[in-house]
Amino acid sequence: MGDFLSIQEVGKTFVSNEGHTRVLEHVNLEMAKGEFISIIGPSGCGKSTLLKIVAGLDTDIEGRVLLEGQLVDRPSKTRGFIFQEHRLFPWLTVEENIAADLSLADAQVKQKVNELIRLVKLEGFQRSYPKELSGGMSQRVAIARSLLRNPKVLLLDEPFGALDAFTRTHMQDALLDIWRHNETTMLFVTHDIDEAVFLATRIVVLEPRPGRIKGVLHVDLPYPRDRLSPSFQELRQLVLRTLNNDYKEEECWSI
Ligand SMILES: Nc1ncnc2c1ncn2[C@@H]1O[C@H](COP(=O)(O)OP(=O)(O)OP(=O)(O)O)[C@@H](O)[C@H]1O
Repeated sequence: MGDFLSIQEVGKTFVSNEGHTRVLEHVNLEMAKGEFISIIGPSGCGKSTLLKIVAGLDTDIEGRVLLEGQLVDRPSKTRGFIFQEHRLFPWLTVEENIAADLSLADAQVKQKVNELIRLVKLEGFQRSYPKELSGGMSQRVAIARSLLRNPKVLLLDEPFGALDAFTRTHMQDALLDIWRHNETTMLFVTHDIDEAVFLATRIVVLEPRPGRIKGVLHVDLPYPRDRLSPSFQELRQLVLRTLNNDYKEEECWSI
């Protein structure tokens, strides 16, 4: 795989009054530009910790992360981060939230904001406030805000976890549209096996205590994917068996 994003021998131990918690160990992953990788694993296996390390939000680690050969040692706009909750400013409108620290008086910013509003299908809601939006709409504003900064990679930490099942599938379609249109590299944390198989080109399965990569599955299904197709169900089963330790080595591409 390409060396666009390179996670090399990453390890993490949290130290507190209660002692040491070994959260990640020997995590290695190479990601190609334009890939869509889902990270899946049981609660507490270190998915969010790994994403924060890639974001540069946690640099007290073993190993290193490189983005296009540059060491990740601080947060940067080149790495957009989408949280489970949208974190919009309640006192700003949709377009002001997307622009955030950039001025809408700048014609270029305004034009780009308008394009993104079309991309995330929020035409007509430019002047609405977050309290007037649904959860899915708010997450689309958060995604547009990240995309305005032209990130090289978008890091998504269970972004649809708080949404109802219907909105969630709708948002998965919307995210794939954005991915195809913008060709942004996506690293997407989820608990949901269906979501991972529906979205990703590769699925990284993490095992807990400490978090290590148990297997990497290539998802060779064409888009748009049919959740009811036998090949989709087969992959779903393989992810489930990998999570449950009930798989044959040759079924996974372990790294
Ligand atoms: N700042 C911190 N200080 C101490 N321990 C932490 C800290 N952040 C996370 N941990 C611990 O690290 C482990 C991994 O947490 P993390 O949030 O990365 O897991 P996760 O796989 O994303 O879990 P979930 O799926 O439930 O969100 C947990 O045991 C958690 O308690």
